[in-house]
Amino acid sequence: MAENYILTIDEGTTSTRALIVNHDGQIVASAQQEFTQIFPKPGWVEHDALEIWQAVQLTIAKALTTAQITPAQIVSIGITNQRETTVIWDKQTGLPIYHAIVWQSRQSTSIAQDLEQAGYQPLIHEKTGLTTDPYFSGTKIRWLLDQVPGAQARAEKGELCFGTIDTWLTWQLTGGQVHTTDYTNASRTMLFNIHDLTWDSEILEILNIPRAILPEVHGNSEIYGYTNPLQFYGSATPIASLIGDQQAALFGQLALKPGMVKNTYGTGAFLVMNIGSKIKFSKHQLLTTIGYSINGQINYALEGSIFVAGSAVQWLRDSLQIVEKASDTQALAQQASHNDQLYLVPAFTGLGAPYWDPDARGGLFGITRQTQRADLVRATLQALAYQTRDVLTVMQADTDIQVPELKVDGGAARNDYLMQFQADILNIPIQRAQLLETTALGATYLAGLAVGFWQNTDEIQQLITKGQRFKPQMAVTEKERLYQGWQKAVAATRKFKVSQSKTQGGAL
Ligand SMILES: Nc1ncnc2c1ncn2[C@@H]1O[C@H](COP(=O)(O)OP(=O)(O)O)[C@@H](O)[C@H]1O
Ligand SMILES: O=P(O)(O)OC[C@H](O)CO
Repeated sequence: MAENYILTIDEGTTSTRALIVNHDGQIVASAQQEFTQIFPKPGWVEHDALEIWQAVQLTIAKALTTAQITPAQIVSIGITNQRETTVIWDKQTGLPIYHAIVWQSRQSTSIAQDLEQAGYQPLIHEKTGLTTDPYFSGTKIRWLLDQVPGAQARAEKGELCFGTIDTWLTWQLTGGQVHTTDYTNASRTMLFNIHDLTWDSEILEILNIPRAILPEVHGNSEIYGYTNPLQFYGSATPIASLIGDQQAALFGQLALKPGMVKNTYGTGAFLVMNIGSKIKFSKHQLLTTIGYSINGQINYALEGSIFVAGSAVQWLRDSLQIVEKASDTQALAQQASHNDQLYLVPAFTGLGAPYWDPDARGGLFGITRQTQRADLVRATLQALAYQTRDVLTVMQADTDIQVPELKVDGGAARNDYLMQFQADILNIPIQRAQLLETTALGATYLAGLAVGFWQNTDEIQQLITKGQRFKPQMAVTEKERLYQGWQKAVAATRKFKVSQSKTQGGAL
C-alpha cells in the first residue's frame, strides 16, 4: 500500500515553504520560494497576497514532485503563517482590495496612537492581552477601510472578507468555500477577546470594523474544510491545522508544559512561554496570547516579540552588501577581533517587546577608526542575543520562573556564533532543535493529530531527536559589562527618535 504523508505550508514573512512529512516525522521533501517585499514609504511593509498564493501553489507542486507522491497520499494539510499580516478581499472575485499590510508595517501608527490617547489601552490589554501597537491587525484593517475608496461601505454590506494569511490561503485552497481562522491568529488581531473566545463587540465598535468581514474561529487541530479539487490536483484533502507560526514553533518544540519557553530566530525573534490554561498578564509589557488549542482546551502563552532579528542579517546582505550569504556572518563574527563595544540597535521598524516604541529607529554606537566589517557583523548577531535577554529577563520576573534552558529554532538559529553568544549572555544552556523547521513541524503534528495519523503527543515525542546544546562559557563579569553597554545603546536610540507625523504614518 502507498505510504501516507502530511503536507504543511509554512508561509513566513520573506518566503513560503511546503514540506511533506512521513509517519516517522521525517521531512521527505520540501520547496521554498521567496516573494517580493514592498516598501512603499519609510516604515511601511507590504506583500502582494496573490503573489503569496502563487508561491504557495508553486512550492506545493515542487514538493509533491520531489517526493514523487500523488496528492491522494496526503492525508491532511497544515498551514502555519506569519501572523497579524492583514488581507482584505472581495468575496465574489477573491481579489484583494489592496496589498497585504505586513505585521512589521507602521502605516497605521496614528490609528494606534489615537486609541492610546483616547484611553483605550487598558481596555484593549485586559480583553485581548495585547497593546495598542500598529503591529496588530486591528489598526491595519481600520487603515485599509479608510484608505481604499468605498471599502467601509462594502465591508458593511458583507461584500468583503478580512483574513490573516492562514485565512487567505484556506479561502484559496477551498475555492472560496471556507472563511475561517484559528484562536492563535485571532488572538493577534486586537479584536479577539481571549477570555470568552469571541470577536469583541466593544472593540469592533471602537474601531468601527463591521463584524461581517470577520472569519469563524476554531481550534488548532481539526478539519476546517476540504481542498477544492481544482486547486489541489483533483483531491479533496482535509485542511486540519491552522496556527500562527510562533505558536506552531512552541508546539513543534513540544513545549507543552507551563513554564517551557522557546525562541524562534526568523525575520523577527519571538520568545513564547507556555503559561497553561489560565490567563496571566505581564507587568513588563509582554503580550498574553493564545498558545494553542486542542480538543477544546485552551493553552495561553506569554510572548515577547522582537521585530528585527534575521532581517538585520538580510540588511547586511542586501542593503549594505557586506556579506554574500546570511551564513557568512558566522565566520566573520568569529574572526572579529576589534572593538567588542560596538552596538547595533536594529530598531528599523521601531522596537517591540519590552519597549513598544514604534517611533524608535536604528542606531550604531561605539564606532572607532579600527571598526571593520567583521565588527559590524558581530554586533548585528549580538543584537539578536541582547534583545532576547531583554525579553527573557522580564518574562522570568513576570512568572517567578527561572528558565533552566532556552529551546531555539528558526533560520538564524543555524548560526553557531549566535547560539554560543546567546548561551553566554543569558548564562543558561541553549537547546537547538535538530530540525530547524520547528514551526512547520508544529503545524504538521497538529494536522496529523486531527486525522489520527498520530494518536497523541507521546507518540510524536518519540519521533524527535535533540539537536546541539550550547553551554555558557563567558565569565559573569564580562557578560554583564557587555550587556550594560547594550542597555546604554538602547537608551540612546530611544532618545534619538524620529517623530512620525500623522500624514507620514497614515495616508496612502
Ligand atoms: N546562518 C545564518 N546566520 C544568521 N542568520 C541567518 C542564517 N541563515 C538564515 N538567517 C536569517 O534567518 C532568516 C530566515 O529564517 P526563517 O526561519 O526562514 O525566517 P522567516 O520564517 O521569518 O521567513 C533570514 O532573515 C536570514 O537572514
Ligand atoms: O515570519 P516570521 O517567522 O519572522 O514570523 C513573523 C511573526 O509571526 C510576526 O508576528
